[in-house]
Amino acid sequence: MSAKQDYDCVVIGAGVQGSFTAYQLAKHNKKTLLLEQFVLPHTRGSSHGQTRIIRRAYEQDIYTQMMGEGYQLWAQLEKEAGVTLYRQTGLLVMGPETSGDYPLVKNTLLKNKVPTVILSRDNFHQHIPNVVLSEGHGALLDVTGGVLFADRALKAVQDQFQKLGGVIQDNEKVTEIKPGPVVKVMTSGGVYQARNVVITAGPWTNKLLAHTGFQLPLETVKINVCYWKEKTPGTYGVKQHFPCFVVTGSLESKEHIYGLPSNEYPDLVKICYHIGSKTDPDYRDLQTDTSDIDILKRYVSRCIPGLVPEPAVVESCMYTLTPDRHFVLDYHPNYSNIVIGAGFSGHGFKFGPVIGKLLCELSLGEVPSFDLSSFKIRRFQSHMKSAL
Ligand SMILES: Cc1cc2nc3c(=O)[nH]c(=O)nc-3n(C[C@H](O)[C@H](O)[C@H](O)COP(=O)(O)OP(=O)(O)OC[C@H]3O[C@@H](n4cnc5c(N)ncnc54)[C@H](O)[C@@H]3O)c2cc1C
Ligand SMILES: O=C(O)[C@@H]1CCCCN1
Repeated sequence: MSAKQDYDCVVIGAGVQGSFTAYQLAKHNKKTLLLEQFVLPHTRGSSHGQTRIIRRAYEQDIYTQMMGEGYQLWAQLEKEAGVTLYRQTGLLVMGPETSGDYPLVKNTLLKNKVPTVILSRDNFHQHIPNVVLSEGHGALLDVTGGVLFADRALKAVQDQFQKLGGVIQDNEKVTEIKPGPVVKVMTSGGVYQARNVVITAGPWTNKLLAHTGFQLPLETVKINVCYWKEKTPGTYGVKQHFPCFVVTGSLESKEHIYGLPSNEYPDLVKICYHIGSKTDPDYRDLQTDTSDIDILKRYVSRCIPGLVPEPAVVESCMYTLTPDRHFVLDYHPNYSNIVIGAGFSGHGFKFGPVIGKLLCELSLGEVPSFDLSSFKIRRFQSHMKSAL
């Protein structure tokens, strides 16, 4: 085992959140190490794949407001790295007009003055041909919604981090954490010491936290990422201005479906179900439940008639869910020099630059730029148990 190496901060996990956190720390002239268990780039966590949705359409103000800054920070990275990371397509939100999430999203968008177009049942077809709006559903467009080029974004932020002098060690799994005023981090390849540690380990968060005698109420689920073939190529393409879309659920209809225009694979539209089946991140391929695909097949044949209602490609990804689906952005309850960013619950990618900034602020002991009360660990008081 190599000799100990000292850093101001060690960030564990080079997904979108760890990569942006490391980048922010390096920007603040902190000597930073970013550790990743797999060889980069990899497809075994939650941040891989070519695309993610970016939007301001949320039920809660805090997310809509955070994304106000999010868009600026994405644009800044595009400029610094000289790459395109965002494509505006608009985000179509459809859902039961008077119940569930749809009216909440509509209210948040209007209250925060986000450019929004409310579509009536009469003009829906003019704007969105080849989609059937379900009975009783409302529809609106979050105009600045669109696509983030995820793999490209991860590479861009990691490259910028290294340009700032940051060190990435991939293929190096953290095997132990010894908390203290100086934290010791043991890996498959070495031993490191740092005054501050940030844990951004996605679905593996609790496996890492176990070394610190603490567990969060997180659940990891596998999502089948399905791509559906256009009957006529281009019908739902970015070039035809087909938007990203989400179908919000209600108590009666548990649809929770979302999609992105055909782009990454020729003539294939990505449409997924937002609810997955429980899995262990080290054995996710053994989770073979496909009941979500059956729900999607029924939805596609009913509402997106220009697609073949059988997926042509199925990939996989994981969500790390908290009980309330809000993030965890907080200090470790027992060690104030360990910061945790976890539980992004299937909607964290777009926030990457903001999360990186916030976790960096926490790690530096600064007042965070946003009110983080919704993201504190103490809200789980009744769920938490000690790992010791
Ligand atoms: C199918 C799907 C669709 C999604 N769609 C959207 C969307 O449209 N818009 C959106 O905003 N978000 C979306 N998300 C959510 C978003 O992608 C995630 O919230 C985000 O990627 C989480 O990033 P992370 O850095 O927390 O986790 P990860 O990407 O999993 O990163 C954690 C990293 O830590 C590493 N690690 C773990 N343990 C160790 C260890 N012991 N030693 C070293 N390294 C370790 C892992 O290997 C991994 O690379 C989607 C997610 C999925 C799965
Ligand atoms: O974060 C998002 O924007 C999407 C919405 C639909 C479910 C997956 N995540």
